[in-house]
Amino acid sequence: MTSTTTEKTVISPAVNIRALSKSYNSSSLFSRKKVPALRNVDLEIQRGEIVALVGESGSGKSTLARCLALLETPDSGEVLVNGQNIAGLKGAAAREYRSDVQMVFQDPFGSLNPTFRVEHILERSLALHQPEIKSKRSEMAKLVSTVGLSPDVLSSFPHELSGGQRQRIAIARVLAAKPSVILADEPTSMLDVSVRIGVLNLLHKLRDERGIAILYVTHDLASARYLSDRIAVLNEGRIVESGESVQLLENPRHPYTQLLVGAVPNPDRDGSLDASKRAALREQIARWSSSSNLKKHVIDEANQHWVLADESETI
Ligand SMILES: Nc1ncnc2c1ncn2[C@@H]1O[C@H](COP(=O)(O)OP(=O)(O)OP(=O)(O)O)[C@@H](O)[C@H]1O
Repeated sequence: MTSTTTEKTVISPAVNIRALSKSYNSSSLFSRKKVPALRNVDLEIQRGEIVALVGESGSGKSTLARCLALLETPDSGEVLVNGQNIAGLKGAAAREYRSDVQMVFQDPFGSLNPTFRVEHILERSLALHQPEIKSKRSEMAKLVSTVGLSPDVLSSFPHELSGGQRQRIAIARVLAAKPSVILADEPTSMLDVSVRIGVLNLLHKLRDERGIAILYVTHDLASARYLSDRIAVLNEGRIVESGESVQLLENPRHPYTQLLVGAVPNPDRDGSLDASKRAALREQIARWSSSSNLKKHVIDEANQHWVLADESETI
């Protein structure tokens, strides 16, 4: 007799944050008040999903990433990563967790030791996270090729590389740990506009090819729209709205999200550019939009220009 019961395998989310709260002591000499940075935050990231955490400066984005990276201890709440509760992880268990959940920082200039060549930086990471690998040299070549660089960079010092190349090396170092989750805290905000899109495409590729779950921390809504599957909006430590990226940005329901979306320069809406420039931009956008290679657009908030991303760009 065959069983008619269908067995379901329940796969836990990559990241499951429940009712997370964190406050800091006030830095004022005259006050013992606690400054709440996160208030009762719930957030899930599925395996192989990219979630952007957006919000203004001081909304608590980095605190959330730092709690996930075991750099801060929450006051209350729970964080489960691939089903494991991370509270109280110590010693070997904490080291194993830190291999699996890696951070990419904002500053590619400060995150690589300037006194070592790239090969040394990657070799150390491989020795730490994958000591079983015999041929480190060929593994390093594979890592740099995965992040879109030639093996020549292995003999360079970080200061000989551009900001975009350095951020790619920082990502290669992260990959040496074979993580299942990457916490990317404003990974492109210090890079030139022209190279930002390449780094975003690289993160996208890592999700597609390796199923890595990514928390993308940013204040830039356009790049959140470009990269992420879902967006969670953080305001004063609370998630006020979350949902599928394009839908959320095109139809923001919470007044704070509406405010954020309204603050992005839009040449059609706010008259921030003169009429002839606006018409030229609209024409350009229409032309590029009809190209099959074009996926989405990215707005460079600083320069109030439309920067259009071509999917065929080398990543
Ligand atoms: N180490 C700390 N000590 C005291 N207060 C802190 C500390 N770290 C963060 N805060 C406070 O917690 C709140 C959230 O800060 P957090 O850095 O997480 O915000 P953010 O959204 O990442 O900001 P930004 O985009 O500027 O990095 C802010 O009020 C900040 O001043």
